[in-house]
Amino acid sequence: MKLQFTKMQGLGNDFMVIDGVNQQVKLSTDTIRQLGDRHFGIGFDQLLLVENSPRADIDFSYRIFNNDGGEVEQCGNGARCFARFVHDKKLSLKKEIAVETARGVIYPRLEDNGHVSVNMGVPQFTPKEIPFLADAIEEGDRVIHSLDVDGVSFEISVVSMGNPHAVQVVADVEAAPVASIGPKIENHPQFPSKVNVGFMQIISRDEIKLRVFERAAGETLACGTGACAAVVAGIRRGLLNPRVRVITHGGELTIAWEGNSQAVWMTGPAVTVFDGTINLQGEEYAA
Ligand SMILES: N[C@@H](CCC[C@H](N)C(=O)O)C(=O)O
Repeated sequence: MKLQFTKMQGLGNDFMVIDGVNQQVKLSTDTIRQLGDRHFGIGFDQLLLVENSPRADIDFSYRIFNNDGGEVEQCGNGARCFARFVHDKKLSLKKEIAVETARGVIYPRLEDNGHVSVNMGVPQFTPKEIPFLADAIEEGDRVIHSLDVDGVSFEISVVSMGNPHAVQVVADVEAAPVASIGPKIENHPQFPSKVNVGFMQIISRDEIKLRVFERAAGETLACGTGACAAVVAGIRRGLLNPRVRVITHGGELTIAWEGNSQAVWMTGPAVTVFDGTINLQGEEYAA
């Protein structure tokens, strides 16, 4: 059976986007892993599934799978591509939509310059929300936690943007131990659901450089929720202004946060690469 999909990217963070409104889609973990393989499949960091929402006040449901097949709660660069996809495929004529994820509702909006802005919701900091197993003396929504990795102490901030993030400030992002320490923090026992790991270099109060070792996907060219988490962490540490330019290996994003219970806003590009059709066997099908 044939499954139609669209390959998209936001700052080089790339996605296989599937219309689950007009196709009946059922994909196993193994199939997603095979499709995500860059040599034997289509290749992507995340697979995004667009579905109808059962709620009358919500336009769509948004499901996200890392390229290891695991379903996750949130994806920021994907949210911009999601909005571009539903507009270009005429699934919605609205410029602003309400989209339900596994951890709350986000509101993407198409801008006149082709960029997409997304209200990403209110960040959470309590260890239970992340989830993060903080030491007894570190209870509460502290701004900085000490994390022991192989006997070395790392000063991290923990932020939930729906999905979990640990953010470390580094002097030089290009020299940061992304490949070596990233997976150790990702799999650290104090993060029972694992974690996305951001390495942030402060350029000025209005600009940062960021690399993210994504949970399950490894280092990507950019991570939207990672950018939100890093800016929020930097603002809480008193290092950044409320509106920040985030420079990644894949391009630039603008992140804005006014603090406390305000939502985080993310603005950046969302690009269609190509449309495709793939034949699937067995119980994985599109009808
Ligand atoms: N690339 C994403 C985040 C995707 C999910 C993440 N790897 C996780 O496991 O939480 C983004 O742009 O936010």
